[in-house]
Amino acid sequence: MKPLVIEHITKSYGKVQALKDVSFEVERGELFGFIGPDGAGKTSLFRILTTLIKPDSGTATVLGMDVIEDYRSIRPKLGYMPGQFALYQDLSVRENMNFFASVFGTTLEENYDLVAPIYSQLEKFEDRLAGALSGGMKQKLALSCALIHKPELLVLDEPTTGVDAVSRQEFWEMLQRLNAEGITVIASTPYMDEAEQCDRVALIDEGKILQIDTPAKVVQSFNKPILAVKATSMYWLIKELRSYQWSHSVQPFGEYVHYTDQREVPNADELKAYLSDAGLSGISIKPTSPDIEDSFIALMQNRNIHE
Ligand SMILES: Nc1ncnc2c1ncn2[C@@H]1O[C@H](COP(=O)(O)OP(=O)(O)OP(=O)(O)O)[C@@H](O)[C@H]1O
Repeated sequence: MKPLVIEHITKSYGKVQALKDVSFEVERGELFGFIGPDGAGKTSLFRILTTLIKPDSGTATVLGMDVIEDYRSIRPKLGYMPGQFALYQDLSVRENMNFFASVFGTTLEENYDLVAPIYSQLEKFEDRLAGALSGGMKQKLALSCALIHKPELLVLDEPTTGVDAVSRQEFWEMLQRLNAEGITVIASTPYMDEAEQCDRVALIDEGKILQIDTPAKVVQSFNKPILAVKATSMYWLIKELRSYQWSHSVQPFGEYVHYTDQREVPNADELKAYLSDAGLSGISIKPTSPDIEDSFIALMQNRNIHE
């Protein structure tokens, strides 16, 4: 039995179509990532599969049970960490843990082994109010609370949003450890660089799944050569690259701009001469390999062209 089977789910709020015919499956023991920008539909989807809202159409089966018919049986088997408001800010760390444990008829002591690697880092702050914890600590407490009843499936909605880069990495390491212990994990994130932490990822935008694959295969699907271009003025560089006769895509990436050409092979010397003639200085052009963000942007652009 697959822990998650989603078939043709749609969901609208008035005129806003949050999910458009979404289908996918998650395998037992997978660490599955849902990646997409704000408003892509991640939270709506996660609320459906955690039985908090109903889809307009389509079916969702969680741990072999239907999200509408069997919601009462599903809930005790899920660990859900919502994007926001996961904790009671005016309760202490310990009180939050005790509260979530009691909701599921268990105690911290009973399942201490499972949460220990995470919760042990919080124990010295046990009496501190949750509202007074740092962003990373709050997320660790929320994860401990979501785990306290030994769920079979862990559903985490943007667990690393608002968390610094070091804590984000540490958080994913925790998820990988839990995953290695046999818990199936599905987590959403707006950060593309987190894709490589997952076994498979679904890229979602404007309520539609654009691709589902391993992070490596998503990157491989980008098959155009990329030039990383730099110049003193980023603004003029982007403007000139967009006006270049062979320009296919122009995307800022940190201090560089990723450029692809309409031709099969771009001509770096010709491009350099063009930018120089346009008055740009400090020009550097080098070939670079695509990453998942290149693939995602290309998929989004492709969809916009076809819609
Ligand atoms: N209760 C609601 N009423 C009206 N529109 C809503 C509601 N909830 C979500 N939406 C809209 O549905 C779309 C999808 O939102 P959703 O929260 O599912 O996406 P998301 O990927 O989780 O983004 P975010 O990270 O910003 O929450 C957005 O356009 C959002 O404005």
